[in-house]
Amino acid sequence: MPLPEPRSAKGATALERIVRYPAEAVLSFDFDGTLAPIVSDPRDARAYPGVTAELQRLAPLVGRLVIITGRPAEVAVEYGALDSVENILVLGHYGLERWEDGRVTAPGTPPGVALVREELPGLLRKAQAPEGVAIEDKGRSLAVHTRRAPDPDSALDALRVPLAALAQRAGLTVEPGRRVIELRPDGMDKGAALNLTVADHRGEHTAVLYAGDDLGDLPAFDAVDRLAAEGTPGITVCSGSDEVATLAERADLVVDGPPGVAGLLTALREEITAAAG
Ligand SMILES: O=P(O)(O)OC[C@H]1O[C@H](O[C@H]2O[C@H](CO)[C@@H](O)[C@H](O)[C@H]2O)[C@H](O)[C@@H](O)[C@@H]1O
Repeated sequence: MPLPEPRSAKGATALERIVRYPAEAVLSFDFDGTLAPIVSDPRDARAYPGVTAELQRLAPLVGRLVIITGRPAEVAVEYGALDSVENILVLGHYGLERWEDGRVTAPGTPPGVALVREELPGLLRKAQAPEGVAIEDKGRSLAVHTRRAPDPDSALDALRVPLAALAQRAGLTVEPGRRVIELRPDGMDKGAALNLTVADHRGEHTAVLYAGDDLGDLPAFDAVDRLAAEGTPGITVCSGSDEVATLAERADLVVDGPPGVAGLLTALREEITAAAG
């Protein structure tokens, strides 16, 4: 399978560097919408067929595999069977949680999360949220999903203002996503999480790849672009969908959703293996 061609020179430089010096490469991925297809019930999300096996094959070849997700780390590990992949780091809750070798570390949860847990059902009743609007309690944060409402986008729009007001009272930040608004602790995002990881693994020939599909991935795109401007080659990959245009406009490479990401993993592994000769 040929390696897809990035549309920027910056992306091409990074891909070349990854293929030439894989042992120093940091390959990082979002989970939902990137490694796992979007489904209507968040509990049904699973890695796209073949993705976990491809991560297993890539793991011994590259410097570090990293998953940076809005999910709790252990949920992503379970849904992606990621504990079967060696050398993988899973950063949950946008980088607040760190899962490595079966152990999770994380800071304490701010009291605002309990306040949101208590008030959210009443807020949805008062806002007359339609049938299908659902709360996902992620422990360290809560998300309101509208994908299963009759008109998901209108339902989401109607909730933006009251949810922002509740987040403000609770001292939390609002994280909008694909038919979801999440209220979560401040102080970390996928960009900061990626920077910390790259700092831990930076070598003379390091290059970084980050693939994502949603607005929460933009800070990671920013981080890759900043690293590239500072001399560490980086490529941003958009797992394309018809729900989010912003990422595709920004990315060095756009692939066709999780199947496209799976193809990219295969192509990358084949190129790395061929280059090693
Ligand atoms: O950072 P990610 O790994 O992309 O996680 C972001 C959110 O993903 C999940 O919601 C999204 O995927 C669901 C399953 O396909 C879908 O039903 C929903 O509409 C999407 O927004 C997850 O449920 C959230 O907790 C994550 O924050």
